[in-house]
Amino acid sequence: MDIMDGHFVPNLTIGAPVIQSLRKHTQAFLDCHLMVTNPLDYVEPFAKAGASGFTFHVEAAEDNWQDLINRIRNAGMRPAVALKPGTSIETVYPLVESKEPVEMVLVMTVEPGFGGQKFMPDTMDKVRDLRQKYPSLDIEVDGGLGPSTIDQASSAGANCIVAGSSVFGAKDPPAVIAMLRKSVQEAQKIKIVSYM
Ligand SMILES: O=C(CO)[C@@H](O)[C@H](O)COP(=O)(O)O
Ligand SMILES: [Fe+2]
Repeated sequence: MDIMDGHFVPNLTIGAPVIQSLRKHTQAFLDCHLMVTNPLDYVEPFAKAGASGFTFHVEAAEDNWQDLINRIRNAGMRPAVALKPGTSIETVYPLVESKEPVEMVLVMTVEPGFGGQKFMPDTMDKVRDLRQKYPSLDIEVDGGLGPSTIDQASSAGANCIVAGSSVFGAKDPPAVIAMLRKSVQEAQKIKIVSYM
């Protein structure tokens, strides 16, 4: 679920009311990516609406990230942090290493704000760095992912894949989803074998 406030990014999408409406129709994990300037203001409304995951941007959290993580968890959601392509990976280390850490890092593979952009391969250095440092961390990638780019992301160590255009624009969306999932599973098998 892409939440954009027209301020953190130059685009405006949906908010808590849409999450609340969707929740009535599904038990699925609603993974909310908040591209907003004041993520703290969204914690309560999103928890009440039925959001499952709350991913805030490290660029928007400044030094109140610990409070934000605690509030997200106390509200019953999974806390996660996202970073833009231009933000260095070191910025999120403290959030992963904290006693009350984020449970997932979202490495943006395009500039946040719009769907349908081109995957940025340079961002894979950040995924590799995270995977090497944190073998069991959930690492999500988002932007330009599809059959032609998935292997770069999965072999770098990403295990949560966000795909918009490649799935919704496909003739056979379930086949694309299966292909993306297979790439991640295959890459994980290779990693497990190489650790043995
Ligand atoms: O958060 C964002 C963009 O800000 C992404 O979730 C994109 O919306 C994904 O769309 P595709 O790149 O897969 O079309
Ligand atoms: Fe997103």
